[in-house]
Amino acid sequence: MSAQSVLTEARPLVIAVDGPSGSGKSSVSKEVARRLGLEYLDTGAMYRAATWSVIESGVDLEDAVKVAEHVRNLDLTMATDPSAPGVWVAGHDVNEAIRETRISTVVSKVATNLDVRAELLKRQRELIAAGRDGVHQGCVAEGRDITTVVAPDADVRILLTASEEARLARRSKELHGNADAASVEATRDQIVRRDSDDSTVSNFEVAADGVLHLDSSALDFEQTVDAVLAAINRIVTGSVTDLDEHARAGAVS
Ligand SMILES: Nc1ncnc2c1ncn2[C@@H]1O[C@H](COP(=O)(O)OP(=O)(O)O)[C@@H](O)[C@H]1O
Ligand SMILES: Nc1ccn([C@H]2C[C@H](O)[C@@H](COP(=O)(O)OP(=O)(O)O)O2)c(=O)n1
Repeated sequence: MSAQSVLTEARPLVIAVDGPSGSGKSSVSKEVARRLGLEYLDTGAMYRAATWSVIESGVDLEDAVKVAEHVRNLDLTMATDPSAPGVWVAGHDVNEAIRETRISTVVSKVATNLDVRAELLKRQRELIAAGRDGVHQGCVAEGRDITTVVAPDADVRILLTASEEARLARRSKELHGNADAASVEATRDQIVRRDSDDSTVSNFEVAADGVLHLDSSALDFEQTVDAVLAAINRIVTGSVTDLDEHARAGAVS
């Protein structure tokens, strides 16, 4: 049975993926959406874009009321094509700027502002429901609170985790080109401290009731994509596929 066969539902399919930093949720969700012909929503990019805009406009990051007011008025555009995802603030392409370390270091200040979360929650639900160009097969949305808050009634809900060691090594390779001791140390703030701050407002460490837990520590990227596709197939169609072998290898619980 092909991955495409899950698209037999009359209504759009919603896949929710949460996980800590470096677990692979962005890259894996994007590839899963691409293979299934679904939209892809990177909700972390929305918090990053909000942070970029707050800084750019000179609003004090410590002033929670002003930050929330700024975000309520934010002119934010998200492109949800998984082959060409993008983020714009007031027409300005911020896709690269929002990944800079200066944003990663402070994004949790904005993401832990509950009024900001209420505003972005509303926009995320609208984006998940919107489709693209009048066509809507469904959406893979990923972040920290998609399975629990944004889309608790999604067709498939997955918590994608990996050991701290694996996540540090992955992010270190991505940012510094290798995972030697110095590079891993330089990455620690972006993984460990940020997850600790973010976990004060979202639960992305333990799978909530009905959420499938997939540990990718021992899987490479392709195996993780296959395990997610297998889980989607199994849950949506109730069928067993070849891809389930990866899940049976011990990654899924
Ligand atoms: N299963 C995996 N094995 C090895 N590397 C992976 C795996 N999944 C993702 N990666 C890589 O790890 C890095 C972090 O992945 P990313 O998708 O950005 O994580 P997250 O969105 O959870 O922070 C990226 O360079 C990605 O290509
Ligand atoms: N649904 C979400 C998505 C992201 N966030 C927060 C948590 C993170 O610190 C920032 C950026 O998220 P992003 O997924 O880009 O972070 P990674 O660097 O991929 O781990 O936003 C959130 O609080 N809720």
